[in-house]
Amino acid sequence: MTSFQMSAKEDMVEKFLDAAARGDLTQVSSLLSLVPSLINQTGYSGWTALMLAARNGHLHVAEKLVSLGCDKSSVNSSSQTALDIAKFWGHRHIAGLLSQSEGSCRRILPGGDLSLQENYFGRETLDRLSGRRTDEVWLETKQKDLATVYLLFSNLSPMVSTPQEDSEGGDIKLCRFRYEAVKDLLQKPSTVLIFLGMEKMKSSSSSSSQTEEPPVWFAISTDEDAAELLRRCRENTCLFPKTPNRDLLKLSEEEAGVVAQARSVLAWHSRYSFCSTCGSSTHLEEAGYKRSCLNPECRSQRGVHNTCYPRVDPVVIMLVIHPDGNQCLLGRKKVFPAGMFSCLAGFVEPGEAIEEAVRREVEEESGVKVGPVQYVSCQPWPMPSNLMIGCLAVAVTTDIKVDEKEIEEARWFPRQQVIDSLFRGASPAFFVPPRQTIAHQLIKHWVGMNSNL
Ligand SMILES: NC(=O)C1=CN([C@@H]2O[C@H](COP(=O)(O)OP(=O)(O)OC[C@H]3O[C@@H](n4cnc5c(N)ncnc54)[C@H](O)[C@@H]3O)[C@@H](O)[C@H]2O)C=CC1
Ligand SMILES: [Mg+2]
Ligand SMILES: [Mg+2]
Ligand SMILES: [Mg+2]
Ligand SMILES: [Zn+2]
Repeated sequence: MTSFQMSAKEDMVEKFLDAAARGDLTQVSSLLSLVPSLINQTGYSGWTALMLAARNGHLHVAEKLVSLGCDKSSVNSSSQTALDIAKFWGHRHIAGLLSQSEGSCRRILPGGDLSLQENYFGRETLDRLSGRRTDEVWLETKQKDLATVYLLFSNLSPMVSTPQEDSEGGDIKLCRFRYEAVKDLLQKPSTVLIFLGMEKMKSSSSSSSQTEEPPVWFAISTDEDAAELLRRCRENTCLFPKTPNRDLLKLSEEEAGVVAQARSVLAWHSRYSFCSTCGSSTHLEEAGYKRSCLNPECRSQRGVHNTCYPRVDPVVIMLVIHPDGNQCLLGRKKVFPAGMFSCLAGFVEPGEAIEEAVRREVEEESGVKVGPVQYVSCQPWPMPSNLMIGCLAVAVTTDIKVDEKEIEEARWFPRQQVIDSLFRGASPAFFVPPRQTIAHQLIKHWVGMNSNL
């Protein structure tokens, strides 16, 4: 593009975003019919037309953009989606439009906020097809299918390609292999192979192309030397991330969902090599979703035993709201980076309800007593296999006494300080975990819930 063409394009984007911000539906529509690609363009601080319409309450513009298929999930430089912005500024009609709730569902579950909050690691890109896990003939055919995608894991980290040094952005991508490139690994007895599922059909694809089944995905975990494995990749920008709980947050939402599934199942295989009932060796079944004991006398062979299936550990994570409604309780562990505060969290114990786990963990960790508890959303957290159950809770006492074994400091933070910190206002007093964590999303949920409503 010449510099003249570039500046003409920039002018057009600016005009389009300005029209959306002013609520000028006629201009928004005519510019879009001229240049459809304007729809997801961003301007200052990563704001899209939809975000600007949501900021200023222009429902008709927002409706037009949504009807033309704009990206509702993109985030600005403060990690806000258009829905966050609509909620924050109190434009309920736009928040309703963007929260995707079906009218008929509203009638069945009246009063509930049905906006589906999707958290990082939670996107289901693949259809798990659990019914196929016992169909060995089908699985074997799929393993050899030329379109099948294989992900390679070493030490519970997936092989990823990192961005070229001269490119912008810090995203990493999964390295995808075909059958030919991994078939030697499939022969090795130590290899663990997990069937992940089939790519979901795109609703937009034409009916003629739907005769062919979409590709299926497998994950391979191998004990082959990591450096050897990297040689299989043509690009020289590939690696196995060393600090998964930081590095895996750089994947796209789609790939993060697949990694959450694969990593948790592989972590279970790597930690549960022997039967926990009798100590005998076990073998892998059901395309990686079951481990059965090899001892025919073992009790786990009779009936269904949960020890044979991958585990999920429920964890409650809660934003505790002060009885005055205008402060929230955040704490920090010694291992957190300096200045970071987050929601309190803790493992649910056997025989414990979610609400009780929230009350117990908050009291143990901060000394604060909690009354009402409300579920908000959840997040699979594959380190190794937590299910984070996100709640809001209202405190009934306010004195803080931390459990020094776990928490270094806990404090009540006023709403304005939290807003400054979330949206990177001038010199924030503290900072919160990144947007990929449910802790961040819970804090944002509270701030957005009643700020300007
Ligand atoms: N995605 C997110 O936003 C966040 C995720 N987390 C995750 O939640 C988890 C739990 O939070 P904590 O405050 O550490 O829990 P916690 O307050 O229950 O304390 C952890 C201790 O609980 C015990 N424990 C009980 N059941 C356990 C189990 N199934 N696995 C491991 N330890 C168990 C261990 O002694 C452990 O040291 C952590 O693994 C952390 O990675 C925590 C905060 C934010
Ligand atoms: Mg805790
Ligand atoms: Mg605890
Ligand atoms: Mg605990
Ligand atoms: Zn056994």
